[in-house]
Amino acid sequence: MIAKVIVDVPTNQTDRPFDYEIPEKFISIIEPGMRVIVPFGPRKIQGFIVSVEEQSELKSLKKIIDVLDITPVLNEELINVGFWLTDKTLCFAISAFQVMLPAALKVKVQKDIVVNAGRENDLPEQIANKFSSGKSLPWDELMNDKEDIALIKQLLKKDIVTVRYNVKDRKQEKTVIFITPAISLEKLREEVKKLDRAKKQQEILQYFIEGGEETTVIQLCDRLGTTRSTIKALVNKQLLIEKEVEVYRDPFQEREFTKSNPLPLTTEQAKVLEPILTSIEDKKHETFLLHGVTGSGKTEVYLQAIDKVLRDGKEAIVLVPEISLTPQMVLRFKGRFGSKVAVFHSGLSQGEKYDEWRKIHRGEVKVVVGARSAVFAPFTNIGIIIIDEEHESSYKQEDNPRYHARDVAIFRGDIHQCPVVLGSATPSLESFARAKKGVYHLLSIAERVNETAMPEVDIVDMREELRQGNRSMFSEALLEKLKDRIAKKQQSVLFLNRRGFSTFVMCRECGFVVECPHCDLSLTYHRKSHAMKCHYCNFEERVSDLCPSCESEHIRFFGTGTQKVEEELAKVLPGARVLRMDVDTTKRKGAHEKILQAFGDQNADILLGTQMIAKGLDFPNVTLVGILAADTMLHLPDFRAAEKTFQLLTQVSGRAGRHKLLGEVVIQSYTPEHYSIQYASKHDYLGFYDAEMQMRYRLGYPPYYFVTLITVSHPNVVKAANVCEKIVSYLNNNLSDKSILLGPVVSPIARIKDRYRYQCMIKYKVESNLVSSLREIVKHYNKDIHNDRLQISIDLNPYMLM
Ligand SMILES: Nc1ncnc2c1ncn2[C@@H]1O[C@H](COP(=O)(O)OP(=O)(O)OP(=O)(O)O)[C@@H](O)[C@H]1O
Ligand SMILES: [Zn+2]
Ligand SMILES: [Zn+2]
Repeated sequence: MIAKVIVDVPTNQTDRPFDYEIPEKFISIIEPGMRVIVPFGPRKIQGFIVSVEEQSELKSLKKIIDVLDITPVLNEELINVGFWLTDKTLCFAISAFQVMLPAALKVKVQKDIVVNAGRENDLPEQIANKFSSGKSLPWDELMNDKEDIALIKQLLKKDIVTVRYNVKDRKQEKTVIFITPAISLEKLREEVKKLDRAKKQQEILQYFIEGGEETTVIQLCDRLGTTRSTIKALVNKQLLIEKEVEVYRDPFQEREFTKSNPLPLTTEQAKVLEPILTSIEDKKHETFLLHGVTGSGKTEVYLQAIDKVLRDGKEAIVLVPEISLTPQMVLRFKGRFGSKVAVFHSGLSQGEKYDEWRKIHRGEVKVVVGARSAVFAPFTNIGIIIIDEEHESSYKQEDNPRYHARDVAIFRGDIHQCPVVLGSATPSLESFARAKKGVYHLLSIAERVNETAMPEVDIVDMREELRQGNRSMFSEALLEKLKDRIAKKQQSVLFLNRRGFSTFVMCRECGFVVECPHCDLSLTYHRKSHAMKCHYCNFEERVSDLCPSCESEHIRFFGTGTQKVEEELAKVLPGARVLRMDVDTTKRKGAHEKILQAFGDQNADILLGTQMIAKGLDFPNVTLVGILAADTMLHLPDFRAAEKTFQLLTQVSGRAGRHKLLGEVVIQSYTPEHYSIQYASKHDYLGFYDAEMQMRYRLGYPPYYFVTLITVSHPNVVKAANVCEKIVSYLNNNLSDKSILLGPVVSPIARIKDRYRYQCMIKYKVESNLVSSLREIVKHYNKDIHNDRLQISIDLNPYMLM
């Protein structure tokens, strides 16, 4: 018997299954989807079995060294998903398999160098002492010293030392020690009598004799006021035993969830739920686009669809953007489905993630709520996949494999013949276009629950404010309304868009902007440390007092951070209670939740924050939303800039007046006439859609064209430019005339971490040669990628165009 194995060597040449012989002792246990350790060249590495077969075409095969799993970590379906991913995103199979699993399942291989038996005396003096302990030298330690490396190389050649590979599985089940009687209660009673001088020990035995249940050491100490050593003494006498029991790290364990019951649906909710239920009933795959305005009760529709799925004995996957994976959201699902729910988000530790994954793997939960990667949940009988806020760009992974969760969801939905529901108040242009063409089934909710009106929106022209002499970051109108809400004991949300806009340092005399010396990006000012930082490479520099260019003293930071807004608020609204929510205030575990809890408990008048507060928040007492700078994202070199602006403004506005009280929104802008801002202020998705579609048509962008972005980077600017140019000419010769090639051009961010970046873009409608041509390119440059620090990244559906 042989196994075909995808090995953990992410290179072009190794990106195919390798044949290995299955040793006799493993034949009965080995299955596809298990992780194994195999020899590869001189090394031992991890691999995934993708199939088991009778024989190989090759003659002499190496043997599988070890099997890491008792049950496969990837089921057959996920193995297929993995191969499909490699096709769709041009990634290595190994990367596709690894992305589907929790990080804890990635094996770590540690290397060390050992002295061969009998050769101890042949070690040169300068290195001999390093081998003192156990005659081995950890590889990592060696890597610190170039001279040592050269020396070791010689010793390897002379057979004096060998490199040893130790495989270490990172996964770790958490265990707890339970204490329980080692002998029958009958015998315990006899033993107690013999212990007459050890009162404490007697007490413990008495506890078990009286029917006390098995318990942890800590609990036992607590309960009986005893100590570990007393318990240990009884264990040593073989009267009690320690039992290791596996437990889950459950971040929500201690929490009580108030059970929620299905709400009677509004007419519109019922209308959209029905076709979804039919699809579940008929076991037929269909993709729905649920377009429902903010506050229209989409979540309740999801919950009731899932309810049906669970009653059918099936499983549900719910994806929400990381940023809105708030406790509020989790509560809604845990509240309805209790312990049947597993939760996946980036705040969990590696161990916690592994535990949540195991609950799914073992079939102990039926629903998973999570960010992007939850789309790979190892369920076997999926009844529905839901993607909330489907327009969010965080569903696209910006790293290999560059997959979009929406594509994976639809692929899996087809395999399981179940519905996929894409929900949003502001669907992506691509999805809405597909729905209009009938590829997706469009479902719409036009009214909010309770028919509360959409909030009224006031656009303030900040240029005009400046002309009137108002130099503050708050317009007259916004300030008045904030005061009004405080007086009425209602709450406000202030939103500061930080994406594509930061607090850079500029000289007011000559316009010099301080940039990172490695990345050609403006540095971001950090108030606390009075330093400037690069957000790409972490370069840090103190703010200088004089302009490095003209020596003027008028160099200072521009732009606004939430901290600055907070300080300003304290000046103009003394006494207002402000909660700030941004990356800085939410670093610590649970901080996010605490802030929202405090706001929900009315302990603050104003919630000030970044992107984090744009989505999913549902607070009845919020009647005012202020957007401080609406257009900061409009000027990015990105064809989705207008779409992103519209989505964000609509989502943030949607936080106001969601329940009984009417809401109001103030949008401050320097380009108030822009159509994305105008349509957002009117809550007019369809109007925006039409306008933006015309724009995309004119410029030849998605959804009219598909786009592929190739970025070439190298420390040498000439090399980067050359390679990019050659790629373009190769593509010119190999793609059809109908495809449009843009570039080579310098990337909008011309340099990152001392690597120069060039890019080209392919726009096409149908291009059968595309994937094979791209593979050819990677193959051609394979050597340079390995030996010459060349990087070529290919994104078949780019969301980041910088
Ligand atoms: N049928 C119903 N009856 C009464 N209240 C409802 C009903 N459906 C939903 N709600 C409530 O309406 C509020 C808004 O619903 P929900 O948050 O699901 O809206 P949404 O469509 O997801 O909005 P957004 O896109 O802004 O997140 C919630 O407080 C929810 O509990
Ligand atoms: Zn940098
Ligand atoms: Zn200057």
